[in-house]
Amino acid sequence: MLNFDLHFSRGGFELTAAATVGAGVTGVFGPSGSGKSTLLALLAGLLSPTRGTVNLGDRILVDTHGKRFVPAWDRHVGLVFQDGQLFPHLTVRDNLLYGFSRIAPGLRRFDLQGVAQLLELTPLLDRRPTLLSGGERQRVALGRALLYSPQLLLLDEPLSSLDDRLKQQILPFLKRIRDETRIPMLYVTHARSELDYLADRVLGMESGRLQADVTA
Ligand SMILES: Nc1ncnc2c1ncn2[C@@H]1O[C@H](COP(=O)(O)OP(=O)(O)OP(=O)(O)O)[C@@H](O)[C@H]1O
Repeated sequence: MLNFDLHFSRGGFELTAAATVGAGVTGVFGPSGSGKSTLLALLAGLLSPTRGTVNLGDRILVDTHGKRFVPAWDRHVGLVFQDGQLFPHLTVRDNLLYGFSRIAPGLRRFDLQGVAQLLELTPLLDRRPTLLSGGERQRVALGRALLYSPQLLLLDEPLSSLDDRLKQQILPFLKRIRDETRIPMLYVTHARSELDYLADRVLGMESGRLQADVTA
């Protein structure tokens, strides 16, 4: 369970966002420049709020009043961007194992074999990312995020660089991750159809303000 109450200012831009996010996919939908990526950066620990709190499970990640700020690398939060940003010099297997090898064995929730099966990556494990299709690359990025054993998955327009055919191929994998891992997922997209397919609820972002449940 993720819980946050955040305030952030940068230049003339102000963000105010509070919500509780449980298992399943919570969509974040709103116009360009409304603050969706900024919200994810605050939750991932890539930005520090002006004031506020972030709690994930039983951990306090941010409490500006108590001067607590857990750095990004210690948050157990997985991030997937529009372009999967794989390491080009590593095979699919080594890309997948990148975060896994940095997690203490006792905290690992998934293994390589299970994730490769879930995302149908087993035949691709020895390939380099340059020899993958865009959809395959995004599946590796999702797998890498899962093998990091995140307690929260932040997805920032993960399908927007793909054509419609590849989007349709990957959406069922995202649904599988949602249903088989029960990790809370925040999913930023401009595509209403992706949210209709995946999201349990949708939060609206409008001029830096997060609004609860714009649709069910
Ligand atoms: N690195 C930055 N430095 C200064 N201002 C920034 C920076 N990144 C974003 N902004 C500004 O912060 C505001 C929110 O941007 P953000 O990227 O969070 O919006 P968004 O809803 O994710 O937009 P999009 O849908 O286009 O990705 C915008 O006014 C943007 O211009």
